[in-house]
Amino acid sequence: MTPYSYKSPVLTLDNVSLTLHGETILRDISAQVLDVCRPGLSQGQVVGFYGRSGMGKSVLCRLMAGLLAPSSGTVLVGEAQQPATPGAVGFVQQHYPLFNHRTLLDNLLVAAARRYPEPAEARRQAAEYLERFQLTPHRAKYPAHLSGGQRQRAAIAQQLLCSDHLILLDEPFSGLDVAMLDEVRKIILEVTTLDELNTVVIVSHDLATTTALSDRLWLLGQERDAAGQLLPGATISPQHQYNLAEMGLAWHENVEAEPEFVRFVEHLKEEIRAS
Ligand SMILES: Nc1ncnc2c1ncn2[C@@H]1O[C@H](COP(=O)(O)OP(=O)(O)OP(=O)(O)O)[C@@H](O)[C@H]1O
Repeated sequence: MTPYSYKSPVLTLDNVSLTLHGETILRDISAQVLDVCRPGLSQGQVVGFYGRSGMGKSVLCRLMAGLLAPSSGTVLVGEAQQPATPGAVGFVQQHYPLFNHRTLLDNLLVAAARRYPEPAEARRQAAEYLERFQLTPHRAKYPAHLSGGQRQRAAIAQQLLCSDHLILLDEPFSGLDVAMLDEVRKIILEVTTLDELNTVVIVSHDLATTTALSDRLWLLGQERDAAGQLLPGATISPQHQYNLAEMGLAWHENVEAEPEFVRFVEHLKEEIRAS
């Protein structure tokens, strides 16, 4: 196992609750992502939030992206641990929205210009990301003429270009065929190796894939009171926070084939069924 240590926080959810139209959607959620340091390796990390359908994953993404304010509690992002505001975190939404009337290159240039005011530098960065994500041959195409995989790579590149190391992926695995799923997994892992400060946050209902890629995992679920009644809103119970790196289950080649991994995913499924 690669030795690692943790440094300062890059994402903090502190007692976050959200009520929408009188309905408690999220209740007292606390979770913290710390910058991970692996000596001699330039490698960031992947962290995962799993939740069943309707559990509040999209709402949680919007909170972390600063697009929604919590009813109580705080969401702090980045090395400076500032309250989340729109644009502070790279947010790759489901279905990968891009500007449809702009070419792929223009989409990336618009993103790059937000972070690199010097136009020549913005062009250099956009070109570098096109190359890195194998999109250079498609740079003059409009989004409607890209394949699903190309759109996803473009959306991730776009968010990486304009954000600072923290990138949030809402349901990155839904609706993908097997080949695409492999490609997306590769991209996620590649993003973490681009820079040791890069942290990819996956929010998904694909338990096995999210677990396989993650260093840390949190399960969103509902708790019951002493009388067995379901409490309103989803939360993260203390026993549903997993440090997969410590457990020896952080991503490595063929982790999914290992008996410990298979047993762990079965255990997670039982926990989810029971909640
Ligand atoms: N703007 C809103 N107003 C009121 N309720 C909302 C609003 N947005 C979401 N909800 C409710 O919040 C809950 C969580 O929704 P959310 O879309 O976050 O779930 P999810 O876990 O992403 O689900 P899925 O996996 O099915 O996409 C649902 O009960 C939903 O009806």
